[in-house]
Amino acid sequence: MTAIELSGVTKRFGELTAVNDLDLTVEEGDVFGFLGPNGAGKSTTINVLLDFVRPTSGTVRVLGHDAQADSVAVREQTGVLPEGFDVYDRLTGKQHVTFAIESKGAYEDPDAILERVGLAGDGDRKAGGYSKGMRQRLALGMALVGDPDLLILDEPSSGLDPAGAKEMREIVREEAEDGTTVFFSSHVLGQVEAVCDRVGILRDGRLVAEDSIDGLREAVGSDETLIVTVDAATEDDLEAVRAIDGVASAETDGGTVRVSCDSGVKTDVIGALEEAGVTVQDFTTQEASLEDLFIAYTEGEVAE
Ligand SMILES: Nc1ncnc2c1ncn2[C@@H]1O[C@H](COP(=O)(O)OP(=O)(O)OP(=O)(O)O)[C@@H](O)[C@H]1O
Repeated sequence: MTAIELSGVTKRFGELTAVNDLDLTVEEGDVFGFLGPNGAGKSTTINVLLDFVRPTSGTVRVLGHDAQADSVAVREQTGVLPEGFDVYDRLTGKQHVTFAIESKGAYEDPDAILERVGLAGDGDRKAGGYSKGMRQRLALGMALVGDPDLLILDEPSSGLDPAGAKEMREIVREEAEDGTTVFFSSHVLGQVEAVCDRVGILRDGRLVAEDSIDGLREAVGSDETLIVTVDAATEDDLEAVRAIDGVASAETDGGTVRVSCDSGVKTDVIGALEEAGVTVQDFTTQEASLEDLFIAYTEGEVAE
């Protein structure tokens, strides 16, 4: 089954078009990373899925339901970690989870949920005294209540330390293995890369890319960065490198040359540098990170 299906969704706020003719499909059980620069329309899209915002036009289906006509059914089956979640200072962590359990009409042990998100020893403390990361863990725990079929996580790793971020990724993976679809919006690209099966990149309300991370790498064409340590190199020395088919870009700071290229042309790059009189001391390769791809899609040539 398709978990999320947006067809031709547009949302205007007065003159401003926040989401522009968006088509997006997320299959059941997928972990989908939803990326985009500030103001791209990510939160608006999430709000449309949950019927907190009505689209100007287009249709939205979530877990087989019409997101507007059957919004109650959608919310019953969905766990949400909203961006900028605020705790009730005077309630304990356990009271928060108990509240979520009661609101969902679920039968769950709040302590088991607290344990899952690493708050086992802190359930009886007032949430007002929690650190930012602990608040985020609590929010994740509340989203997990009721064994949702869809988890919507808006910036879930915000405030988490590396150990917390890792635990969060593990929980996401466990949920996905259990058949839960995860819709994961984030600016922390490393998180998305580590956990998502597919990603969609939104820019100015439009989807500019939707693929697996490997698929995006292939589409960008420059799947690796070659880092060459040299004795000295100038802009002129790079001309021949840039002329090689399969080289997307080449830059130098004098002592290092960074070349973004297809993996098949690395030896040609080294050869061209040596032919230009540059002494190559060493070289390493780096796979294009999601960050490079994100920039390519939102600012660079691919975006055009
Ligand atoms: N209720 C609203 N009224 C008017 N404009 C809005 C409203 N909600 C969002 N917008 C505008 O719509 C555009 C998209 O905003 P949105 O919050 O969806 O982006 P985002 O991708 O989630 O950004 P961020 O990463 O900064 O959270 C922005 O220009 C924003 O100012």
